[in-house]
Amino acid sequence: ACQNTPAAKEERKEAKDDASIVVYFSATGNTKKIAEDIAQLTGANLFEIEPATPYTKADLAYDNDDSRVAKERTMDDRKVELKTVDVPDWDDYDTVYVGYPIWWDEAAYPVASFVKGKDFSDKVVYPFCTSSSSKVGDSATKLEDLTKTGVWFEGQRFAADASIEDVDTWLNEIGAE
Ligand SMILES: Cc1cc2nc3c(=O)[nH]c(=O)nc-3n(C[C@H](O)[C@H](O)[C@H](O)COP(=O)(O)O)c2cc1C
Repeated sequence: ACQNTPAAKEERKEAKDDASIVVYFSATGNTKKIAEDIAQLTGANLFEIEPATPYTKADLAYDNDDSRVAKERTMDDRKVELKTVDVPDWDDYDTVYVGYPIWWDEAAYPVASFVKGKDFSDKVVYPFCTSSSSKVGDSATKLEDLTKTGVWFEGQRFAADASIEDVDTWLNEIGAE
């Protein structure tokens, strides 16, 4: 059969799209926006990592040593209780985009808690983050170290107010579209 008919191409695209998911945490909406852009551009599904107790504005005050994030930062085991780590049809996904804000040069703690509990075997993982100014640094490889499964690509950093065009450029680079 001819593999390059428009119909065959469309079929492949659909099969590919069906097998991608964007898993993300976002405390103030910046990472959520990028996650939604990825979903829009690739057709991937979305799964939001939600802490059992959401972070309030006061919880996120990183200049206050008594704030929730500041306290979590000092804990050896920064485990954040999550609503659930059960992603519907997890085993069916081949490609997982993992999105997070940078917190003190690392992935926001709920994402580390999520990744620890998941099996990424047979999956390709594209980490991405948003930050005010920090680079992705070793935030993504630290997540990879927590799971030891899956093929993890280099993490991509976006500015907090990155546009869908920026996201499109990245997706083209990694050949996801
Ligand atoms: C606790 C905390 C720590 C942060 N640490 C950094 C940092 O080290 N470097 C940086 O560039 N931005 C830092 N930021 C800013 C966030 O990374 C940035 O606002 C991000 O886009 C937030 O994403 P969100 O809206 O999805 O939560 C920090 C924000 C918080 C709340």
